[in-house]
Amino acid sequence: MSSRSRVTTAVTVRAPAKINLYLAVGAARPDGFHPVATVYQAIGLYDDLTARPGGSGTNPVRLALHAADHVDAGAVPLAPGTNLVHRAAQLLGAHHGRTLRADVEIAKAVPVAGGLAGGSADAAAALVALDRLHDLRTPDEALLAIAAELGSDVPFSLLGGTAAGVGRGEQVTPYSDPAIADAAWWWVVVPQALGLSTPSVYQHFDRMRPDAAESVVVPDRVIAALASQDPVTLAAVLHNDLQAPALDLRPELADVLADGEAAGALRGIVSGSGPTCVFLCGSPDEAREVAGRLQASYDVVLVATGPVAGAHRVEYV
Ligand SMILES: C[C@@](CO)(OP(=O)(O)O)[C@H](O)COP(=O)(O)OP(=O)(O)OC[C@H]1O[C@@H](n2ccc(N)nc2=O)[C@H](O)[C@@H]1O
Ligand SMILES: Nc1ncnc2c1ncn2[C@@H]1O[C@H](COP(=O)(O)OP(=O)(O)O)[C@@H](O)[C@H]1O
Repeated sequence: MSSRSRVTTAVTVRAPAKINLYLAVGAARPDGFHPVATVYQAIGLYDDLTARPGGSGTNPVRLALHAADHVDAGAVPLAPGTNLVHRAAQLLGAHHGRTLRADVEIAKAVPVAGGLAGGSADAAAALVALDRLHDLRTPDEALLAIAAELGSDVPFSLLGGTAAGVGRGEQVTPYSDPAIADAAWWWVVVPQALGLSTPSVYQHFDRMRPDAAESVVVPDRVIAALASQDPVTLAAVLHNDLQAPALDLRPELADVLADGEAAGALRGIVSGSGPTCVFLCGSPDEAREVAGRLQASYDVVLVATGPVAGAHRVEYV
């Protein structure tokens, strides 16, 4: 009997965008980060990252980008060492005491600097893809620790689903209640052509909220609303402390939120540090109707369900 060994030639990993259904922000810590208490949800809008054997001596991880029409490709740094994917490869390699080489292609559908954690999705996807390409078998706890070093949102990008985030957002706990884990919500997503910088929105929060609390929590009523599986109940508790500073920096976002609600959404909210606006709808049909109405005024209107899985390998047969 002949034995056939399979050589790994390409690993594709899909990683989702996130939204924050609830985001409470406290006063800046001595390290400059803000304590947060958030409910993350991964939604069905993805970047796909494919890693192949490659890389060069001076650029161990060579990047190529294929951007969807609605993505500002010029805003994604690709030069050696500049992308979160480079940093993910460095940290994962350092954990294993070696340099990881690869040619990496990012197929990007998550808008850049949109408050949707697209860079974090790519970093999480890179950790999973490079681990598999090089057969490193890194334990989940080590991957989560490396993810936390890469950015506050990166551990959640690995995890996906619906999860609580505390600390600076890097301490994530999935909601184990099946009523929360198995719920399906429908979102209309309206990205903006020009992104917003996360640090500048947090700095503006500091100016607007000198009274911010030292510690913050996710209230029980938010968790109860998630478990209710009722979109009207969830709509009433959606909240984002970064929305006021984002609207102050981008006043036109108030019109976007009003337009979405006038188009029939239950509630609109800015995602994370913005400027993307997301709208909770009552059903898949209602989401499609709201999106159809908004398409008359906005260039890019997407429909996505949540929760979906975190960074995971896509198998082709
Ligand atoms: C606002 C949120 C909400 O989920 O998401 P985005 O809107 O960026 O997607 C996150 O807190 C963003 O997380 P992420 O984008 O990973 O931030 P990091 O790379 O860790 O930090 C970038 C910068 O944001 C600020 N920052 C971030 C997280 C935090 N808890 N407090 C902060 O003050 C700091 O100025 C930091 O230098
Ligand atoms: N793979 C990547 N994709 C997108 N942006 C990246 C990536 N790597 C580094 N960046 C930088 O991170 C910034 C924030 O990107 P992103 O994660 O899309 O936004 P947000 O923090 O609002 O969710 C970008 O403006 C860009 O300069």
